Amino acid sequence: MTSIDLTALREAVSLRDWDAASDTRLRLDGLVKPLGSLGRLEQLAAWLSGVQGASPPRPLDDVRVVVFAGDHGIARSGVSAYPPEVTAAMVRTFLAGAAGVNALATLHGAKVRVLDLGVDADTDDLPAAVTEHKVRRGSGSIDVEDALTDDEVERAFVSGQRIADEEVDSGADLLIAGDMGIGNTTVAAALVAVLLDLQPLDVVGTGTGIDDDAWARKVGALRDAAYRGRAVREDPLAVLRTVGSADTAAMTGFLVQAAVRRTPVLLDGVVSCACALVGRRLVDSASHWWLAGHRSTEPAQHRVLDVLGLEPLVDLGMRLGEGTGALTALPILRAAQAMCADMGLLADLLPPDPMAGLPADAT
Ligand SMILES: O=C(O)c1ccc[n+]([C@@H]2O[C@H](COP(=O)([O-])O)[C@@H](O)[C@H]2O)c1
Ligand SMILES: Cc1cc2nc[nH]c2cc1C
Repeated sequence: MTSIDLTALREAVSLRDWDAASDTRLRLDGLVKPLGSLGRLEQLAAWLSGVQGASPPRPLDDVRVVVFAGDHGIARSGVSAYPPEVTAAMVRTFLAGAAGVNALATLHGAKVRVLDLGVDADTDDLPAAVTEHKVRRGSGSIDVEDALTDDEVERAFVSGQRIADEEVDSGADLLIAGDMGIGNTTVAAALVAVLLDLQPLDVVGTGTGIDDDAWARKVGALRDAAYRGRAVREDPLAVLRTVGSADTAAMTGFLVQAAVRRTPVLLDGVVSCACALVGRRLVDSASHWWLAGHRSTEPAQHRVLDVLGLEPLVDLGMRLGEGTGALTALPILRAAQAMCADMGLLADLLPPDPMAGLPADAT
């Protein structure tokens, strides 16, 4: 049982501003360029107008990456190429500004916020701003036990909502949900397998770069987790409890709340896409506010992109997580905005009848 009011949440998510999107499409046709010559950038500009309610779209000056960190009991079963201790070490690396996401965020002028939702290690020495949403130390091993209790699912989900509210209230104009957690590709694949009723082989990926033995263990873990999750597959919050984790429950709340707050999201790899799938099952129209940043190497992410009808902006074989795929795609979205907003109009360049000066046989 949950006290999350899903009916209220569904009513709170509105659709994009179709008028602004349609004004932007008209504007694009009038820019100093051949019709349609910006290709997909034209769709992106119209999408941005729709989510911003502004035509032309406004610049994305304040981009925020929130990294949701957590550990997963299943990682103790040898389903990753790296030990679970890396999760806590990476949290400290984010805080030191030395991770991949920090490099890209600095390059693109984005801010990074790191949150420990369920890191296994004692992180009491970290700033309270990092640990204040911690739900528990490590989530349950989803092949044999529930990841969370109902109460923990609710606390994590509500924390994610609160985090999105804080980012939007302090001026964010685009959100990215990054992830960090050894074993989290098993959890993400399990969420996708349960919700889409897929087999382990349809969703299993190589994560951090596992060998054949770890791959076999991961398939087995996914089979057991999916078996456990199947019984509750009609209830997305129960799916989070059974085969999710504190960080994925929080990320799901974050993505849904971004939609409530009419704030666009650039999705990242398999974890943010798995959470998007859970979020969409909770609140169908929330996905109007999400765009796919990149195509990761994880099959489970590909299944979600297909189901959500999302075409990623870049496909570079990236599998780092942290929000790095979305940040790599960000300049493309910014290019769409800048060209749409800053180009001149064809009407100002050419006489009213552009064919007027040409010889008759040229027409
Ligand atoms: O974003 C992705 O699609 C992605 C694909 C493979 C690995 N990762 C990252 O690698 C970690 C999980 O990999 P694994 O093998 O431990 O499940 C976690 O920290 C993720 O951020 C991320
Ligand atoms: C070093 C390292 C960095 C990561 N960042 C996201 N997942 C990761 C996994 C590892 C192992």
